[in-house]
Amino acid sequence: MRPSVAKARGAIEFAAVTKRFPGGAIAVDALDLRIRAGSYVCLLGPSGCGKTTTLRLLAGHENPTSGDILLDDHPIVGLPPARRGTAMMFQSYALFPHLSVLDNVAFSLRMRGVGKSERHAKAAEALRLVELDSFAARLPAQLSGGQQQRVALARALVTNPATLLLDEPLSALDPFLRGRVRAELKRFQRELQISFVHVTHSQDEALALADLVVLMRAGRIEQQGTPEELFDRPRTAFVARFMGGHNVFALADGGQIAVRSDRTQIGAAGLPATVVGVEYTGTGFAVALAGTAGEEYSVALTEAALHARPVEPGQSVSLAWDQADIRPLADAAGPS
Ligand SMILES: Nc1ncnc2c1ncn2[C@@H]1O[C@H](COP(=O)(O)OP(=O)(O)OP(=O)(O)O)[C@@H](O)[C@H]1O
Repeated sequence: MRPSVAKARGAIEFAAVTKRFPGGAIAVDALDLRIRAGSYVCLLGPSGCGKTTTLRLLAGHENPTSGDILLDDHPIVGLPPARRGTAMMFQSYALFPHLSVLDNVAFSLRMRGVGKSERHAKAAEALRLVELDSFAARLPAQLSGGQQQRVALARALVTNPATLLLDEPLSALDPFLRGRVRAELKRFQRELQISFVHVTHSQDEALALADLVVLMRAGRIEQQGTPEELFDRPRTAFVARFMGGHNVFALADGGQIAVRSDRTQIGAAGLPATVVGVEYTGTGFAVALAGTAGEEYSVALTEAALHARPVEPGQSVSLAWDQADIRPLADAAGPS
């Protein structure tokens, strides 16, 4: 454990990595990806797009069919999981119920043949890092959900990995706890200066946590970039729809554009649409609309805007946007 190291660790490179499963399924298709040391990466995408396989290739739980994977410039393909410099954070319910918190955290060191006093000292240090040192003697069942999650994190960090791998680590938590653990993960990643590779299907989670968002589709990278780039400058209809908060409009020339829902205006002239619903979102209203061919659109309005120009279901309106808010899209035939 080196919480105060000056140099960031965990630079990752996937070079033309393909994973083909027996039976022919290509889970990861010629993946090229560079991750800077000390960055928080979220692998995002719909079910079956290859996120978990990418993580398992990094962990050493799968081997690529072809291609290379480097961690801090060292090739790691073929190395056993324990010798790669990676660690996987499992869900808190994977803690051993009959072992104390300290022994749970020390477990992977025991598996590596580390002596008792050394592994207890390292486990105690990992527990200090997650601020649970005073809970070392408790059993997991005697902790709150958030504390159990921190034990799971300490258990992964005890081997001093250069890269922490997380597969949907927040999915079992209630929304309140999810927000808190999310903030803690980000804080630990910053303090440790190692890379975190976090698989999620939640756009919100990726936007909140990542330095680099990698949106996958059918084993390939559809778009990668900062959260702002992915959300505000989608390159394809798939990205605009998956990231949400956008309308995709078909143009007369066959092209497509995206316009953010909060920049789409309900005006006097423009694209004809019918209001199908108005929902209160707490910070404003979401107006759901249908185009003339049944296309689904949404406009986010502030409370003041809705009260100034009320709309109601069944009403015919026109949708418009400013030139500056147009994002041209590359794939005219994106999925709906
Ligand atoms: N052991 C396996 N054998 C055969 N096919 C597999 C295996 N593991 C994954 N696949 C296939 O590879 C593709 C990618 O799977 P993967 O689990 O990586 O997707 P994912 O993006 O993590 O999906 P999810 O969000 O549902 O977990 C899928 O089509 C899946 O069916």
